[in-house]
Amino acid sequence: MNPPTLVKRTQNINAREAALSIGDHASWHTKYKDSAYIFVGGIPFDLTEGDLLPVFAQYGEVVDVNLVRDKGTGKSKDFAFLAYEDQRSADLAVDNLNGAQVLGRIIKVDHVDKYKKKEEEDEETERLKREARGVCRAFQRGECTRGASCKFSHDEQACLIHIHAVLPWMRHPVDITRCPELPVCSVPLMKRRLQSVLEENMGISKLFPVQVALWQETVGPGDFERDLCINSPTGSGKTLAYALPIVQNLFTNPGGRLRALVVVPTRDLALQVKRIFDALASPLGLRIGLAAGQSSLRHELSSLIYLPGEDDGPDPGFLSPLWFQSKVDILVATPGRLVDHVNKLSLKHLRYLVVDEADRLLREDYQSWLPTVLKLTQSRLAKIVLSATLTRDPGRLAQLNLHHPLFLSAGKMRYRLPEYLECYKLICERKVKPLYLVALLKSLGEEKCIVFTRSVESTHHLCKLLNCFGDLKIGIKEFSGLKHQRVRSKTVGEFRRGEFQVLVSSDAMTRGMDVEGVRNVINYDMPKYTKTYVHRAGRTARAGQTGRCFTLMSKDEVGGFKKLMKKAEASDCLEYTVPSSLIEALHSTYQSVTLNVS
Ligand SMILES: Nc1ncnc2c1ncn2[C@@H]1O[C@H](COP(=O)(O)OP(=O)(O)OP(=O)(O)O)[C@@H](O)[C@H]1O
Repeated sequence: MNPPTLVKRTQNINAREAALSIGDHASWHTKYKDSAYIFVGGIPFDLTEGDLLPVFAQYGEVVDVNLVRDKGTGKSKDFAFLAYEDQRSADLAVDNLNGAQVLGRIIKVDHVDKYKKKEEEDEETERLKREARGVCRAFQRGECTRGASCKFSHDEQACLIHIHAVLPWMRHPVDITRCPELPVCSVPLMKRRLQSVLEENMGISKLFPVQVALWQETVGPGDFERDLCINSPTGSGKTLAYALPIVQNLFTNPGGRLRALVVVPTRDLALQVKRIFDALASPLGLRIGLAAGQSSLRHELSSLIYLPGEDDGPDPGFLSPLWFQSKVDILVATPGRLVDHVNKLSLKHLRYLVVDEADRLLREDYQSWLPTVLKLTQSRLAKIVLSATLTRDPGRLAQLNLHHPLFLSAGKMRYRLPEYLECYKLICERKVKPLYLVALLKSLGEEKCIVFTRSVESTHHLCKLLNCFGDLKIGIKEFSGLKHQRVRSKTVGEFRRGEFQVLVSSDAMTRGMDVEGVRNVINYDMPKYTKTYVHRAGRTARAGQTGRCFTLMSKDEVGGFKKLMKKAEASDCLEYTVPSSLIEALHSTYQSVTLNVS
């Protein structure tokens, strides 16, 4: 069936459902209630990922765009897969955009039942592997003695590609671990008022190594002369590390000009970062804005700039120079909402750009925000780029147009786990994995814990299953993209306040999440990549605290897990055993629970 016919058919179904007043529960959309992905076909060939965002963002926060391109030429193949943060946005997009005309072409928009997303590390490591394939590693190091008989390539050009995969300025980083912690009262050049906010309002008495290192390169002798890329473990205090120098430089001159922009990948993280700026900068007279889709576009915009006709705006009787001027000094934004507002915000005074969780934000699907911001700024932007697993892909870093960059890293390894994290593996047969999880949760008692699964569907299923176990007398809730943003924020709030103990979660939502008192992380599904392990495990053992990360696996997964841990320099992963009597005692409950859930 050709695309216009398919479009017509879906439109007919919608029209018939509307005529029969069929409610949400019985609509054809319910078949796709577990997927927030949509397919878009017939896209004009000139459009890029960035052009698609504003079209589809009308119906919700777009969290993933995969515009399929020809591998050889890089040209668009005219179709894409998009994911929304909230599944209901997918229904709205299908209903409203299917059959719409975009630059003269009729686009087809439909649900996708099961979309297999490529994981972040996947693309980068696979590209490097492809480049290195067939190249003699010993020859690269100048150590191959096999000469012409060597079965691997000694092609100088191919070898160079691999060697230069790491940019020259990244090869010799400033070692953050060598910076000692510093009492707030002895931080050089820190203004007294900032010191007292830190000590009295926030209860912070000393700066962590990454904070000291960044201070030196910004306020200290470095004086923001170079753009900074930081690779520092989860929970090491990166947020305050970039917030401090920005606030120090801005607070003596507050009001009316947007001068710092912080971009983070998710709404929950944006809220968390804003809270830190609120605590640090608001008492000093700076105003902090949020563009993360918490309210309607207009409402959000009116909190960021003066709009004509506003109650608290300038006198409407004359054309005020204040209209469209910024109400905030610092803006924390997600890429989607930033693109929505960017043409109305004046970026000409922007001096600082922070890209937090950079490896995630530099992926193709997010990139359109970056060239837009860089194009609209006028003077040199001081950039701070951070992650616990910072990308070393020259192609991605090139997008940032870095000025004389300096790399700060905690040690030599790309992946590093928190200092006081204990890692355990729990080996069991696949079919009894839920039993082992229940037994483990029982043994952890009332301690706050996050359980990670591989997908939103398994998160939902597992949460349901655990809640049916009467013996587990602990509160368990689900946190995933399937839930509406309001529900998710409420769930995180309750978890923070300790109103329930176990949060079952999928990966996408937890980047950077900082919840006090999380003592345990459980990988119910073993992560496929070290990077995923690092970010999951990093929800515990934060800010110098202790924590434990348990990974459940079957015997045949042990080898893969060992390799994964080796990349994070974590060889001492102990085996955790659960008494077999405990498992046996749970068997009969498990059988009735599985029947209930299915
Ligand atoms: N100097 C400090 N003294 C005490 N606590 C601190 C200090 N700096 C940061 N913290 C606390 O450490 C925790 C982790 O900080 P933050 O969220 O910035 O880590 P991060 O490095 O960004 O982690 P991730 O990579 O997971 O995002 C937070 O709860 C924060 O309040």
